Amino acid sequence: LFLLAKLWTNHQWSKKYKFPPGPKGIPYFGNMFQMPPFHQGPWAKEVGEKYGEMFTIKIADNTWVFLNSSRVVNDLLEKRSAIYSSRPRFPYASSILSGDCRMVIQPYGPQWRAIRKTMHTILNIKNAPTFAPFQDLESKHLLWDYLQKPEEWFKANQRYANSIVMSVVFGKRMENDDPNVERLFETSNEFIAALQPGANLVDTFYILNSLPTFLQWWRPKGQKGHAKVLQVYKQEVQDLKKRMKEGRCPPCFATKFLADPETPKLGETQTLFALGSLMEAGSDTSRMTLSQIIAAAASQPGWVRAAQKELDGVLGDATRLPEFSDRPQLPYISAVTKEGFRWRPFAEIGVPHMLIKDDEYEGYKFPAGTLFTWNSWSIALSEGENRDAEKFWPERWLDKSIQGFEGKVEDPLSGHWSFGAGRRVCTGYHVGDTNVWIAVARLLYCFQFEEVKGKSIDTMNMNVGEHRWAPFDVKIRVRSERHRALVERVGKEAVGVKY
Ligand code: HEM
Repeated sequence: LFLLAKLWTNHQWSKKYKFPPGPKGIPYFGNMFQMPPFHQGPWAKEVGEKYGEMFTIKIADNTWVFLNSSRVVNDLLEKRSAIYSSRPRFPYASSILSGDCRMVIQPYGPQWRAIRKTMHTILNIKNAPTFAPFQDLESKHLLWDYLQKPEEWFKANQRYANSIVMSVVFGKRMENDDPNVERLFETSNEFIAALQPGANLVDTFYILNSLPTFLQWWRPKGQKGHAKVLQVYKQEVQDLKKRMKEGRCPPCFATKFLADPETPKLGETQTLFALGSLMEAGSDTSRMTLSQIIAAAASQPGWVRAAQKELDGVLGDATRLPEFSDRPQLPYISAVTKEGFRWRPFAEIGVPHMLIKDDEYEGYKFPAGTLFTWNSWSIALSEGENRDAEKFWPERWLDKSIQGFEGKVEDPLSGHWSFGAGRRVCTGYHVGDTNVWIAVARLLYCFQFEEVKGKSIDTMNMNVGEHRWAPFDVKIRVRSERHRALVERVGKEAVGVKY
């Protein structure tokens, strides 16, 4: 009876709605076993090339429509953002693991809006002067780390990105190998793994969620993960309160946020997740982009010469470092930053946006609840969208004759989709852009990056999400003795700053 009822509903549903074509799946499981568990970009690109601007897949109870061109992403996720901006509520990843409080996967609604508003006040461009001194200090520390321990460059990137966000949010600098940061990266990796399509049966077959709680075998694992992540966030809040009591805490976002009379209304878990989401989203993203730019510098060094020529022209011979105030004179570095976001987007198949109202588009009819994602890897690496798409080519953002780019090179969002789209677009994109810009300007000014002989970097298969070891081998050396002296002078001072 159950099967018959299911077949009947499916029949009625397919009469009422019409989806773009896609690869054929198997009954009930759909395309679940076709999609690789990780690094899905190349697979989704190949499918996209076969089906055109959109294709549909089913992962058991979820229907996903992949948008494979900027045109359709713009039409749906941007222009119809009011109805294409929710997230699915996954029983495991959203509820058990995240207590329904992780902003990045919260459904479109009042709770998400309240947190997004709070995040915006701290991350928007008008607040750039709050971030700039920390970006300046931490990028000097970054140079010092590269000089002292070049083989641990990936750890230095990690500390750099994390310490900026921790300084702004918790008024505290971070050291390498801080056990709580290690745990933070572990919990974010667990969360990202849980989000992969098909990773958890209950997020794929919603009916399992109706099993009595004691039969839900995934629940203890999720509850353990939830307790672990809350502990990471709580530890930072406890440490903050201790430092406040001892008068050792400079003004920061968390002190204001916790003192705000509106905050207790959010409840303890949501309050912790609001602070934690900033730590989580702000730490991983910039470090991954930096790793990608380093891979591009070592594997395709042609553009590095142009970048260093521009830097040397403005700064002369290593008497000072590039500053944010030099940005108007360093358009090539802005183009490098932009290309770094486009080149190998780490959210390879985007992030799903859930439609909240039935909709029609170019002959198709979509029901509320359908998941739409921009096929990020596919669009970024499509020749139709980007000339010589696999090449790291900053000039594409400066020379209109290359691919007709008409936006401003300093605008982090235009010309690619790596920060997402519509009302769900990354709230931290200005911070991400400036984090990467200042670090890249200073690193390229002071260091050379080369491939290690016999270990060429496979830039289409780098696991930049890995935080325990280097995602690829690279040789790093200082550009000259004068650059060394400069890094020693500014870096030592930066490392010594304590608060
Ligand atoms: C450095 C490069 C970064 C990249 C490439 C990036 C990328 C993304 C992407 C793809 C999304 C999902 C967008 C969508 O669903 O349409 C997102 C969301 C988000 N990002 Fe970023 N991000 C970066 C940096 C940051 C930083 C530095 C912060 C904070 C300090 C941040 C905070 C957030 C938050 C809070 C969301 C959730 C927005 C929502 O669901 O409404 N991001 N980011």
